[in-house]
Amino acid sequence: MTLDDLDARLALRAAAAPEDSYTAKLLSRGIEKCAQKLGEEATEAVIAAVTANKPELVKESADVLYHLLVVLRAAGVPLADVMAELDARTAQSGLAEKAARQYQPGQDQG
Ligand SMILES: N=c1c2ncn([C@@H]3O[C@H](COP(=O)(O)OP(=O)(O)OP(=O)(O)O)[C@@H](O)[C@H]3O)c2ncn1[C@@H]1O[C@H](COP(=O)(O)O)[C@@H](O)[C@H]1O
Repeated sequence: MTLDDLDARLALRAAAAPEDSYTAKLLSRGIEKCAQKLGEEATEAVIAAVTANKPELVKESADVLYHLLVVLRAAGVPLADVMAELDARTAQSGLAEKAARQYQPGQDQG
């Protein structure tokens, strides 16, 4: 299973009736609800990580990825755009990118 596979599955399920699909139900409740669920699952993943609960971290990470795809769909942002952004970042290390960002005038540092 890749993220593309899951995203394609969600595209199909989004068209189902909300009574038949959790994805369709979530999308029908709007982006705020989708984003709230993503936040909840992210927090649960953080808790699993800091408590060194590996089995739980696997499950919560799956929830985070699923709910992130739902949020992207609710926002009308293609997964391909996110992958292209990640792709562009491979040109330099994260540390080099951060350093370049810090020295741009007028931008927040951090
Ligand atoms: N990967 C997932 C996936 N991960 C998590 N979840 C659901 O996310 C929900 C999160 O749990 P919660 O207890 O917070 O849900 P809840 O109690 O209903 O939350 P509220 O909406 O009431 O706040 C659960 O109902 C999980 O089933 C998922 N639901 C679907 N998928 C994938 O999406 C596909 C399509 O699913 P449907 O849209 O349901 O057909 C499935 O075949 C899976 O591949």
